[in-house]
Amino acid sequence: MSAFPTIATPAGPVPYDAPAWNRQRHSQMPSHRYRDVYARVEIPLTEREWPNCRLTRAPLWVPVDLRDGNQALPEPMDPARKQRFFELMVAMGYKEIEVGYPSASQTDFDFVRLIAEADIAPDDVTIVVFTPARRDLIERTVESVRGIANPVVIHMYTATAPVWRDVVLGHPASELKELILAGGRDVLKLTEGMPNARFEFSPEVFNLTEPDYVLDICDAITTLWDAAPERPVILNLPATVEIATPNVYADQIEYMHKNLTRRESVILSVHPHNDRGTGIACAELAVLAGAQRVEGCVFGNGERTGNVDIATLALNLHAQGVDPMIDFSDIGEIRRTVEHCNQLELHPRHPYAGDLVHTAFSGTHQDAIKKGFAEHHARATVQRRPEREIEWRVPYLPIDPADIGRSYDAVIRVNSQSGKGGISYLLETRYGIELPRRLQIDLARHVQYHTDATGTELSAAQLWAIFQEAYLSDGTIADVALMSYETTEAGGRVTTTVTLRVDGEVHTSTHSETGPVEALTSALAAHGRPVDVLSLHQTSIRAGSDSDALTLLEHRAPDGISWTGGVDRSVLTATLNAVIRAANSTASALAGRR
Ligand SMILES: CC(=O)SCCNC(=O)CCNC(=O)[C@H](O)C(C)(C)COP(=O)(O)OP(=O)(O)OC[C@H]1O[C@@H](n2cnc3c(N)ncnc32)[C@H](O)[C@@H]1OP(=O)(O)O
Ligand SMILES: CC(C)C(=O)C(=O)O
Ligand SMILES: [Mg+2]
Repeated sequence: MSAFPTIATPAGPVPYDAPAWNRQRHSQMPSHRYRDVYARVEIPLTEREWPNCRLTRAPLWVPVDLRDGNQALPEPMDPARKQRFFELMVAMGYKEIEVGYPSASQTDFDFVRLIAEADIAPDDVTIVVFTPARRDLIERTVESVRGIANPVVIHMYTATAPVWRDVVLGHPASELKELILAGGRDVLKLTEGMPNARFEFSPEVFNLTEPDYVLDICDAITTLWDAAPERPVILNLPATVEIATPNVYADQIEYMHKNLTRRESVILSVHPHNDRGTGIACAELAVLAGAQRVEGCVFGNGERTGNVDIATLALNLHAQGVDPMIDFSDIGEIRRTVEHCNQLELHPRHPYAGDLVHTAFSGTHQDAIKKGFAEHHARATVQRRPEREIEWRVPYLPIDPADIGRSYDAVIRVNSQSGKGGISYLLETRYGIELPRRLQIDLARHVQYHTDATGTELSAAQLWAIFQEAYLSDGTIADVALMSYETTEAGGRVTTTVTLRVDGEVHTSTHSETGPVEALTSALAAHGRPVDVLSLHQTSIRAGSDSDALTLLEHRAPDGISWTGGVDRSVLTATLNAVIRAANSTASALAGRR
């Protein structure tokens, strides 16, 4: 039986991909060209364990922004930008930093010398320098780190994949292995007398290299460098050009993890790029498959579509309850510094750090977020614990924006896709006004009218202006005014005297045994201007340290249920104002009808 669904049609069920149903046609795209060229490798792994694993701790992080990121910039970083980036990474808590390709340029060389000579690298930070397997370049690289007291990693690389062997390097597999080992011997020789030096090897384009060939090279290099548990060698296995689905990379890493001869003396590292847009997935699955160390760039700068983004990786861990071991509590400052150093802007949808990633425009999301915030606040109150410490359960916000130093200001923004939840959230957070549900629905109609007409976003101030126009302004007819009212009590009897001006004439009436609102509605009714009050809500408007009372009144109007409001320092006056406004708006509605 087919695992795929059938679609019920008048002629009976048809397979979902039958031509009658699926109208997709072959495109003219020459996709066949890619079937074999970058020959995907067969991985001799029959049992895989990574799908059953979970991420439970942070890997060792190694930012390579100053080398791999830098080599991809239209304008590589000048010394000042390099230093600023380096200091940022130190402040964030990175303990191993690839600082450059010292044989590539004087700027890179000089930056490593700056680390050697100035006090910018704390003692516990390991300095990584990158070199091809070529003696003259290794010499220059080792020269650059002389005198550095910190732990130093000499990171040597050579591409190993067939296309690179044939097209770029011009060495068959066996010759290339010899070239790599020669480079490895040079590294050993040139670092003699440097007890702080450790070694890293990257078979560039590991992901397109035959597994057993690359395994053999890696074993040969760990033997040559005498990898030992107390002096492990870093084997960094890059997806230099991402070409397959992340599960394939995970299989490749698990294969190496299970078959390296000196596994306990190796720090298994990965270095995904993002050509398919799945660099993050590759890194996460690779860690499940046995990788212990991840190289990448903060926010994912790097060749072509970038290196894997180690900020997103770290915050993904945070979002799963795992300490990322790196401080992202001020992501705005990190982002500004990275943008300045790279001279590249982050996309507004960039995970965690983009301008729009903690913002909801759409109505149902806003409604859910608003309810989530209210529930969060209530739970903190019940538990008597700070809101920042209790479990996060706000829908549509995978992490509390406050964790990374972002405010709630921009969480909800209003446009034509928004609904009552978002509108009332903005008025509540900006002005402290708590709106009753039925008024929220009514106000949303006014706002929708505006956003449909303009197509633009509305700020809280603009929403407040719409609110005032709808509920606090006088209609076309405003011929009823409250001149005065006075409540007296004598012998336990309450009497209210109301003076109204109606149609230019002043009327005073006295009402016993009623409060001021009932007295006013009776007086209005007596003068032909009845107000049928359905409900009254009190709230307040925050303006700096002051606040005004706001009464919202629901009443029966000629054209249905309607709302008016009144504002004053005194709650009572605010309420009476709302009643008078209801009388006038009823008259305006009746006039509009005629
Ligand atoms: C995947 C990666 O990120 S790898 C890092 C890439 N980064 C960079 O290239 C940035 C810095 N690079 C440079 O400044 C220069 O390329 C240098 C200084 C390293 C070398 O410059 P040049 O000597 O002018 O060589 P050029 O860059 O034109 O070509 C590279 C040469 O090195 C060889 N080569 C490439 N990789 C390696 C390697 N890992 N080990 C040994 N030789 C290598 C190539 O086959 C080529 O040799 P050929 O000239 O005999 O054909
Ligand atoms: C680690 C090196 C060789 C690299 O940047 C890559 O392969 O992408
Ligand atoms: Mg790279």
